[in-house]
Amino acid sequence: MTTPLLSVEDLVVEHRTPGRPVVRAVAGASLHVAAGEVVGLVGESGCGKSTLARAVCGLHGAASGRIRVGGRPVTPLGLRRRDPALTGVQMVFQDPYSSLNPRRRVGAQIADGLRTAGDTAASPADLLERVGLPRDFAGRYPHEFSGGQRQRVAIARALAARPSLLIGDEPISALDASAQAQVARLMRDLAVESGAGLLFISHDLSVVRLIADRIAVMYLGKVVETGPTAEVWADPRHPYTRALLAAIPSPDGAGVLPAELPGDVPDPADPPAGCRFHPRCPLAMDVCREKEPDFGPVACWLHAPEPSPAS
Ligand SMILES: Nc1ncnc2c1ncn2[C@@H]1O[C@H](COP(=O)(O)OP(=O)(O)OP(=O)(O)O)[C@@H](O)[C@H]1O
Repeated sequence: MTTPLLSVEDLVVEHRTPGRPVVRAVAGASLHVAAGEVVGLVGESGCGKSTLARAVCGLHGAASGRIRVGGRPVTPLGLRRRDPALTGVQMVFQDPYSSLNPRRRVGAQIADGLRTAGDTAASPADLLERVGLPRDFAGRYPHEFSGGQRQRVAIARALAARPSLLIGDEPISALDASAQAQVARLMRDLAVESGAGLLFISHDLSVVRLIADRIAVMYLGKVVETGPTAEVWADPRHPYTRALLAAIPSPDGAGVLPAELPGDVPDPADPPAGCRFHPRCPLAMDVCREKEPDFGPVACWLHAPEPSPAS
């Protein structure tokens, strides 16, 4: 296998607040993204997707584990220290209004990205054109755009820095339904066209299905199933993946399957023993209550790999 563009191995990331229990938001997660590949990271709210993304960007330090971008280790808060592994990582956030400076024309903000990449050939207007906006919008301020247009501007700014890895952290969840699929497709097309990898975080599985080559399903700090998108859709194996897919609303508003996921994601400061999903799992066995399934690509005792003859 060639070296992946992004490699996350056994990553642990904790939130520490004085006087409160440690929140282990990412609890031994592993994930890979190849150059030119789109990986959709899905899971319910509170599963640790944003915390993982922030650690990959160097915005949050890891308690243990490894993050490598282009083979180079990412160091905590490396962004500020101009970590060479991070200069090629750009993130697009949920709310473009808070990530863009309201007092500067968008052209000037895109020009910052071009300067970061040392790109003297392209202009902000070129970037706006690439994201489907008129060239003369460079002179406008963020409040003069609709939500979908503003997210296109944020994508243009991210692309200007010529990232090798683009991360979208719920980049479509604040947009109108009509803009969601368009913006998701745009991110996919631009990332693939430029040879960058895209880690696309969303709780909208139907959009992830449209754009992702592979999906990674996260539950309470761990990646519990990974696989090519079409295969996971055709044959979801982890009971959590099955429940997530079953909960996707059909066009008439009803769930595709009647199965509902009982209860909520447990508190990551006090996770259940054994398999983290067992209290909500309809198929839980004794082993699931006792031992954590620490293997892939499906971290479930129903799908444990065969022991090798030597072991
Ligand atoms: N700064 C923080 N301090 C304490 N706990 C935090 C902090 N940020 C996140 N958490 C907790 O860490 C866990 C994971 O949160 P995170 O935002 O990474 O999940 P998520 O899957 O991205 O969810 P969402 O889609 O709602 O953003 C949650 O239990 C959350 O409450």
